[in-house]
Amino acid sequence: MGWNQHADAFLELGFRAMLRRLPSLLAASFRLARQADRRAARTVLASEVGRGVAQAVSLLAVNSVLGRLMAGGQIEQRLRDALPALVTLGVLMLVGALLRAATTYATGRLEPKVERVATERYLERAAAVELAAIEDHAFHKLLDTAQYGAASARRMIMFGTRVVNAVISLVAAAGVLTVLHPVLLPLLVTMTLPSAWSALTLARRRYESFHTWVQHSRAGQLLSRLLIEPEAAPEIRVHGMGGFLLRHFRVMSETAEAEQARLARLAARTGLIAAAWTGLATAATYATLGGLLLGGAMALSVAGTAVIAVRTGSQSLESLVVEVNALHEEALFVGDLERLSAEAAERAIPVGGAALPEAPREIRFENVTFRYPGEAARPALDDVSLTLPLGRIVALVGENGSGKTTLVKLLAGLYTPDRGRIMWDRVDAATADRRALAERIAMVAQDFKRWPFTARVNIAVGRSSAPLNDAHVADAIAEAGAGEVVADLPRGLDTLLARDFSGGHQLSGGQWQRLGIARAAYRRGSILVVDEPTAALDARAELEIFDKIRALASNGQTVVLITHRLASVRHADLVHVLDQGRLVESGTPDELLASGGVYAELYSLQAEQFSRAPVPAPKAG
Ligand SMILES: Nc1ncnc2c1ncn2[C@@H]1O[C@H](COP(=O)(O)OP(=O)(O)OP(=O)(O)O)[C@@H](O)[C@H]1O
Repeated sequence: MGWNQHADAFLELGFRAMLRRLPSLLAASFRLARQADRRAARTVLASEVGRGVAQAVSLLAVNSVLGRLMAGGQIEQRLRDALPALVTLGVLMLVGALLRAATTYATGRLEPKVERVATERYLERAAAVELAAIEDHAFHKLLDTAQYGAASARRMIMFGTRVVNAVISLVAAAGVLTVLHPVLLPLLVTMTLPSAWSALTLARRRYESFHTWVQHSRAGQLLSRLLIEPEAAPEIRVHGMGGFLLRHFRVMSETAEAEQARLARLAARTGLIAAAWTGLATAATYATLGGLLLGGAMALSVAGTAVIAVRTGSQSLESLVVEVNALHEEALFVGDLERLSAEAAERAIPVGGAALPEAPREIRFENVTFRYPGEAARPALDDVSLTLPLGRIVALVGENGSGKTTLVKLLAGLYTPDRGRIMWDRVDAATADRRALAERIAMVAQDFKRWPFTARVNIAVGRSSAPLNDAHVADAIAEAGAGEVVADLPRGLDTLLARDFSGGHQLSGGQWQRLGIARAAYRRGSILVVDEPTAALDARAELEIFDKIRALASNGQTVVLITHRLASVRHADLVHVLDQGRLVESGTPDELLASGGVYAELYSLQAEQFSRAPVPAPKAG
């Protein structure tokens, strides 16, 4: 939208600039409303315009009533003369009340819809961006601030409606005042300027403070959540971390409180200055009216109407200022949402692209370099060239932090290389259709998500785009050897795997790992990436899982296996050894053992642990 503005721009905005932006703000509110519910939006607009017109006509009717009542002649005659205008006033009040009811109903319907539309847009955009964007601090800050945009969009409708109402009644009052005496109009404006200044100043400070403190308050919330989180609960108790976390929470809260106190102090001071200014201006207005009366420049009935018009006008102007300001403030938050949308669109996972070969023979990393954003001393992958022959088991081996997980994330298209290419036969993955690429991959990541859903859904989310298929779920469970895990669940596949919900059940790490593997099996990607699949499994389960993985590969599925258990790597067709982001060795396990390099060294280190602790022979008898 056109009113999309950088946050800092607000800090230079003055009152005039804000008024200049008023039409576009109103248009933006109306557009939002129309997107959510066209009919309700039209009803609100029509009712508010109607109410404004009714107010203007009411003022004229009041003038007519006063004029008739203060004219010469019998009081009965004067009352009779004033009667039509009085009836008009009554009808106008009724119309006003009906229109207000229509607005109340329509905005009540409209506001939640606007919030939902805006929230959906926020979530949709956030879900569609590259992983790198989600991990980028600046983008995350934008996500943080923009989340308030949806509620602001809802409030924009409310304030927008009030602004329309205030503008129309102000125009009505100003029109009547100008007709009564031209000097009254500038006086009306002078009376209202102080509250305009004060409201604007306060809003500016609030917004500035919000942007400075948003990360701080997120950190505070994080700390308070950690204190009640079930995952953190054991460590908090065993390591006695409660006091430590609470202390930090208090320090953070106190800092935030100090900021609130600062804002309150400034608000009180600004309010006081504004009130003094308004008092002086009001006194000047009534003194002028008195002067006009005394000098005979104005009739008493006209002065009466003027007093009413000045009061309605100043109320409208004051509410206009306050509401425009509120509208503007909300628009800034919606502006954050707009900025997020724009940035998210730029950082979105591209749609479409070259088709991947139906049955590629190999995937080649050609001089791939990748560095995570931030201040990492070295790239996570540095000039890596290697081949992943499809339909085989390829193992990635290396010490912690050597780049194995990063490599498979690049393979899955989660990141794109800074330099070099990843070729699927002759197609560069950077130009390929990313969705189609992801379709081919099934991944059991090291930190795979333990969804707070039922066991069935936890497996079937492996392919959530297709309708849930119970037969496939059963196959996947069998392939992953997760039958026993499911059989032990109190309600089988329908058991909720979220301990913090009633009826929820907690699985052990190894049990979860089997479900994770079942999820990947359910996905049926042609390339199965398993990152430390047996880290939480016991020795028997580990052997079993590797057997299953071997069976998958013998069915033609490619398996990319990351593991530190080098004994399990023996069955791989090809092993790539990484060290500090560089490829240092490649070959079959036997070749690598024979060459006496890094792999052989790591292998013998692990083998030594067993040879040093021989299995005691069972005692005879
Ligand atoms: N999301 C990330 N943001 C920034 N740096 C990261 C991120 N993930 C990994 N790194 C860094 O990249 C390097 C390689 O990490 P990677 O996870 O690929 O290693 P790994 O070989 O899989 O290690 P491990 O055996 O411990 O799982 C490390 O130095 C790590 O700190």
